[in-house]
Amino acid sequence: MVEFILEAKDAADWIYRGEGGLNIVLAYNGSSPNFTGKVVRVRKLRKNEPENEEASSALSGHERLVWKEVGELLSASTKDIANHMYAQHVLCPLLGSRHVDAGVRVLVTKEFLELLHNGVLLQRPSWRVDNGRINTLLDSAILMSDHSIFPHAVHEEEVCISVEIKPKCGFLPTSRFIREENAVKKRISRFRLHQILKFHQRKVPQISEYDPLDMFSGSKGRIMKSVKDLFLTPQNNFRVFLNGRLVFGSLGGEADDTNTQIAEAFEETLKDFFKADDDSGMHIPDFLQLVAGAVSESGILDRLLQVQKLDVMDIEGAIHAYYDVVSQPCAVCRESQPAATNVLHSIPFDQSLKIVRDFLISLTAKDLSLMISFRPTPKGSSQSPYDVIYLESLNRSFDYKASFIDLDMKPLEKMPYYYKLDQEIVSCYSRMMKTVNQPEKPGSETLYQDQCAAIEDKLHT
Ligand SMILES: O=P(O)(O)O[C@@H]1[C@@H](OP(=O)(O)O)[C@H](OP(=O)(O)O)[C@H](O)[C@H](OP(=O)(O)O)[C@H]1OP(=O)(O)O
Ligand SMILES: Nc1ncnc2c1ncn2[C@@H]1O[C@H](COP(=O)(O)OP(=O)(O)OP(=O)(O)O)[C@@H](O)[C@H]1O
Ligand SMILES: [Zn+2]
Repeated sequence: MVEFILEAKDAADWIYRGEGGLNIVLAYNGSSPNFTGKVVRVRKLRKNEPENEEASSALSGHERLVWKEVGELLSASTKDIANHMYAQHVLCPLLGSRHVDAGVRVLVTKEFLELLHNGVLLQRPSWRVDNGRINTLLDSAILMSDHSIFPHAVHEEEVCISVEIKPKCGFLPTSRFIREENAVKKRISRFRLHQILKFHQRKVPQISEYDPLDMFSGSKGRIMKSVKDLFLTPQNNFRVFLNGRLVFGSLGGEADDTNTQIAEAFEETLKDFFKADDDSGMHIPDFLQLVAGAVSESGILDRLLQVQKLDVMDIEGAIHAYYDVVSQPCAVCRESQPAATNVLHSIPFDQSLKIVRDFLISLTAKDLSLMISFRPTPKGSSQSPYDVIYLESLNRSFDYKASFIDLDMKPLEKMPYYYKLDQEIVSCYSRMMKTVNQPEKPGSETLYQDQCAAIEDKLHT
């Protein structure tokens, strides 16, 4: 823990940067060298979550069993500390310290957190405001590098553009524990299947064009396709910042699909970055090329994919190990006992622990985000401390650096929820397929059938 204390007088220096389900992130806008180039990540209290639960309890007894091999985690006195240690001691070694900054814990006063809470209210998406607020009872937060800028600008006018990508799960499961009726999971990516459920639940306005299998494919062409698709339907998977200011996508939530107006505004922004004259043509293709090139040349997703693949059993296998870990009768076998899973209930306890542990680590890797920042390679610099990418269309080079963010531990107690969500995703797909294959029906049902057919088409393009 670094001995900084953020107090009421400091609150005005921090500005809203974004948020996910569990944390709000603010960037430093003051003049102290201790915080320049940093963001602070503060924990939220979700709606209906008891106020003092986070502060008082650390890992549950069963979680302590699962994480017993990571000794540091066991000494954590709160969930927050455990989370920080998890990023440091579990994810960082797996993903590589070059791309992970777990940050340091800093002390914060209640007044500081209250002022932050009030200060960011108007910038937060309203549905996020309804779902949670800054937990003002905590006494620490995480201070980490601001990955949307370069730490030491070479000159004053230096421009930095950064993209944030939430790539999601990049492989198809092959586990033998996946039941026959759920075999679609082996053919269509989890992201695409989940899109159908989200669309039916009206959580997204359109099915995303994006497929993580392209992004993780290692093929330049498919990576380029996936970046274009993210650009067209960014949802919460794609954002762009210029010098730390959001210029594309949505802060803290789901973005609208990209229409002409959005694309034109972004094109204008890119002119600042590429320092282009008005008549020098479209820059969106150059920008997408830059992003795809960095993903492909850095190979950074290869390592992430290996961590995601720690999930070898799929939730349909891991759930049985979970019930053994928590010493409860298996709720899945109670419903129907697929023969293949018997074996999972007769393995040594340590193996059940490992299955669950690997599954949870994989979940973090399936939900984290990647930030890649670019700046034009400073003139005359012969040895850049960063990776360099050459953009042929502009005959120019760019420095870039890539970092992973959001390395939180997933709670063990959510395993039954993960199982339920998985089943819900598959059954939504199956219902849709039944509708597509039904003989035509009159009236509004035909419209619904048409919609389903259109989704089905999209999945197979
Ligand atoms: O289950 P998923 O794949 O929908 O992932 C959840 C994310 O949804 P999305 O990426 O939009 O589909 C979800 O993202 P949003 O809050 O929807 O932006 C969270 O990242 C959630 O994690 P946690 O519960 O906050 O730890 C994520 O939940 P976990 O499953 O990773 O716990
Ligand atoms: N180190 C960083 N540098 C720059 N921006 C960051 C950094 N960390 C987070 N952000 C921004 O803040 C947003 C929210 O952060 P984060 O993803 O950690 O929240 P979360 O609540 O843990 O997310 P999730 O819902 O996925 O669990 C990110 O989407 C990103 O835009
Ligand atoms: Zn079972």
